[in-house]
Amino acid sequence: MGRNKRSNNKQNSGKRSQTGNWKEIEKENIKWETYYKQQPIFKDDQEFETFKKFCKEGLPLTFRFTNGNNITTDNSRQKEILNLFKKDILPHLHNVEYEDEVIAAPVVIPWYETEEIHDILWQYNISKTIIRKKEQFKKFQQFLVMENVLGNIARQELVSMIPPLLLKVKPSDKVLDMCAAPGSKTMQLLEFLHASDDASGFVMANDADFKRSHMLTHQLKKINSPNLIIVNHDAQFFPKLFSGGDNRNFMSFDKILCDVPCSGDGTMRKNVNVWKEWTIQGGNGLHQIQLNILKRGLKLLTTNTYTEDNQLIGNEARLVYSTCSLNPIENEAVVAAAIREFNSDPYNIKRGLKVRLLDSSKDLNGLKRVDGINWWKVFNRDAEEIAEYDENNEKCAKLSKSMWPPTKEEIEEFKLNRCIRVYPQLQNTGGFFITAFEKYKVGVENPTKKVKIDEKTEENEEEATVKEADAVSTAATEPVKKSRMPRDFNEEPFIFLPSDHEVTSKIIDYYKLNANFPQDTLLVRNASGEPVKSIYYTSPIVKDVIQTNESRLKLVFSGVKMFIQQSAMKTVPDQNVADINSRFNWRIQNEALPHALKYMDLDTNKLIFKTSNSEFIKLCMHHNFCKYEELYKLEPSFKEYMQKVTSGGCAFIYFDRKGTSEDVKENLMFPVWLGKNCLNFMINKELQQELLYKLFHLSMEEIKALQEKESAKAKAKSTPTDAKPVESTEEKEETV
Ligand SMILES: C[S@@+](CC[C@H](N)C(=O)[O-])C[C@H]1O[C@@H](n2cnc3c(N)ncnc32)[C@H](O)[C@@H]1O
Repeated sequence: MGRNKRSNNKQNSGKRSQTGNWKEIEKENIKWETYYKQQPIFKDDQEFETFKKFCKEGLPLTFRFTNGNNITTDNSRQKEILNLFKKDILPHLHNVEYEDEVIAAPVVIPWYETEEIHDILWQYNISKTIIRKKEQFKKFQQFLVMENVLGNIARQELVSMIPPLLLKVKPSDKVLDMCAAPGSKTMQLLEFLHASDDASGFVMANDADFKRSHMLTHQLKKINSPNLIIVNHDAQFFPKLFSGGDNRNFMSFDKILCDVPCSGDGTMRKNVNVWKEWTIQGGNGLHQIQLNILKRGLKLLTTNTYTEDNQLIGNEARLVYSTCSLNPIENEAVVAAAIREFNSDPYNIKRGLKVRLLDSSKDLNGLKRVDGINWWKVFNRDAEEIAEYDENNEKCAKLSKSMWPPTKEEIEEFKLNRCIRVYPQLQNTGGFFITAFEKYKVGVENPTKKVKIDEKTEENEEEATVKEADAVSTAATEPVKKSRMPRDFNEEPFIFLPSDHEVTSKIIDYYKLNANFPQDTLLVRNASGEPVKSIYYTSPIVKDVIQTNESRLKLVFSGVKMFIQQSAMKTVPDQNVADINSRFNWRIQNEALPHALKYMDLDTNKLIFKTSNSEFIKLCMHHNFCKYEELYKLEPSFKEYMQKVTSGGCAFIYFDRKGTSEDVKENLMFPVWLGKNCLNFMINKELQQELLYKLFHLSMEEIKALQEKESAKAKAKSTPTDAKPVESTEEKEETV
């Protein structure tokens, strides 16, 4: 792939000076240059110069079509949006001229695919600054933004997508993402978990920074996964968890991602401040915390058990360690130290436990990479090379022994060449370091009494570590700037409803949910434990983890909002408060509808109105409040339907769209609020925009004009009696 001449140095390239002008950041750093030239990474100065040249350029744009929002095996949405891109957008990106040069069209990255879709990931060799600024890319830009907001397209740096791929997550896995914010990799982990309809595992996404853990919530909410738990712990002391309620068992994780905090010198193409801020001490100062996080991850990882003749029993568990830095002190040195410490720990030796690096050379076919290195140089903050560690040498102050390369014997054992290094010049990306570990033992487990006693001891040791961690609070070397924790961390408790709760029974009865509906995994988030405004649902395993570890987990978020109590505060101009409140008023949230419909009989349920009449849908989509009289004219069967559902406040429209096998079309379902004279589709304005574009080919300008006109109309009609103020932005966004 050609380099990106146009993605010039201006991308994100500075800060406003005091005079208000943008100041260019100079893309030079002599300390960085000298340091990397001395490491055995590039074969000569010329190779370094090529590397540096790429580091100075802006990054190409990469985007992935996700099955993110669509948490079932049915990937029809993913396919439809991909087709839309190929038909509607891609032709306009062929032979685009910019500044007298022809820009090559976006290309597919071959090493990211699912069994069914081979063109999920695309790279376009032009910087996002230019895409944002230039008129010829406007439609493409609007498409990206629109689908990104809905979670259908992920815009993520190419190399940052590698670590989750190497984890090989399966739907039954218990996954821990130790340093997860802002959540782009967690999003991928969730996609893999939901690759089949029956995800029985879960993803626990953790970040030590309180604010960033909430940022994670914001990012991951759009995935609508009932198998997600977001927590806020220092990963160095991540608590030991249990499953099984009162009969609690230690719960290890099958897949762990340690995407640790790092100096970020692989991201210079995007984060230009790295040019200004990079120091030797930056990487050195992070080494210990990176090692601590990795060690904790290895401790929590499920052990792979092999027979004497080297056959793996059961599924393979693995841990991936990654950084967006190319510095060996943050990479190979951490990996080597973790193997060294784990394999020489008497506790592990006694139990026959070891760790080793996995061979990933056959994975990700087509990804250009370079092997990890076996030796490197260690420099102190004054850029002096220190040949070996000596605790009495003051030049070694702030350095630790674990930073030095392995011995000859260790090189044999550690196989650091199995680590993956990706450099910007290899395929026009950022830089990344990735490696996969397994923890293993040879010999079939024999759960004797003795082992049980050992486990008990281990449990006590763990309890002590966790308590210690709580007491230590923030370590001085901690790179995370911790925002103050609220006094009562779990401000809004997560309380599961008893399965025979009155409201749940009414909901089941009203919607005719079948006996398989998991009514015991519904929860509320308020101190009273009663359903007041919203009811969420989780998967059974998530409920078990939350309940069994209530006192150990600093829970930030879990559950998908499923039922919402519709109240008179909604702007329904033709009704009065008493009328709305006298009805059954628990409606199903749009995002949870596919899940709820699994428990409803689509053929016999009277609440579901099925149509393939696109004019009918068009009218509903075009207006916030659609008069029945108009709809009856378009679809007489709707009148019959309305006669059967007069008592209910909520119904569904099922839009049965016929697509061919090449032109897949997702069937769409919408929750609908039925007023006295008109109906209201309960979808947010972003989804409305996408549907108007996707189904009826309106331009973004037309859509925005339409939305403004409709909201002005609604405002003019609403009066204090029929429309109480909307309580929160979130609530406000639920309707169109
Ligand atoms: C490289 S970023 C992670 C990026 C993330 N995996 C993604 O793909 O979006 C590192 C994260 O680690 C968090 N962090 C720093 N120290 C931590 C610690 N001791 N425990 C857990 N998280 C930590 C930071 O707040 C930051 O969000």
